[in-house]
Amino acid sequence: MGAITTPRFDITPLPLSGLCLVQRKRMGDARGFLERLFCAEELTRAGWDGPIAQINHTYTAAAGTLRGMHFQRPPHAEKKLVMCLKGRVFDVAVDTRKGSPTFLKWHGEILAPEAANALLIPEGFAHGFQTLTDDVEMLYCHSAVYAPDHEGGLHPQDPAINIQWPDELVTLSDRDQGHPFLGDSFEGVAL
Ligand SMILES: Cc1cn([C@H]2C[C@H](O)[C@@H](COP(=O)(O)OP(=O)(O)O[C@H]3O[C@@H](C)C(=O)[C@@H](O)[C@H]3O)O2)c(=O)[nH]c1=O
Repeated sequence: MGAITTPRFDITPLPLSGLCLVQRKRMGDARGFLERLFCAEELTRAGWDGPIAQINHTYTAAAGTLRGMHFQRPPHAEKKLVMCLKGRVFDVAVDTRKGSPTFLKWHGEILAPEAANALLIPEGFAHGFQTLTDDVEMLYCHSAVYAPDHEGGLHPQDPAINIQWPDELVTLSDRDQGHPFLGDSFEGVAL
């Protein structure tokens, strides 16, 4: 897939196939702006081909905090459209698709409201972010409902993935600290 321009978005494919940067085109006037956060019609061209099952909002208090790396296994594998509504984050997706040519490769982007951007993350990717400011708010559109019995996690400091986080990790939840390092037996997520 090459770069795509729609009326409300510029969609840029990233090096991991299926992963896209979605740039919103703001409609500005003297009062401020209007931007479309999600568009079922236009984002089909970026691979979002079904309904939104859930929209989640998170708040993270302190800079340096890390949330991740999370994914859901089939039959609850999900796409996510991830954006930052306040503050700034280093947002990372890891390809965990079994048999993918970019298996266990990661890609990071800075997301921020003033950048008007989002990551569209396909099924079979783990996702996480580190906050670069205090008071961060994130919004996620999910293609599948939350299925805790099908959650998977990768340790954000797994040397087999070697994500280059921009800052020292200040805070990590107990759950995220408990994600195991991948052993050779991890074959990936079969979709
Ligand atoms: C993700 C999720 C959590 N929860 C609950 C479980 C728990 O009690 C509380 C906080 O959950 P977590 O610690 O998993 O929240 P968090 O670490 O913010 O989880 C999120 O992390 C980022 C990186 C993602 O990619 C998201 O998809 C999601 O996994 O909210 C739901 O009720 N619904 C949901 O969809």
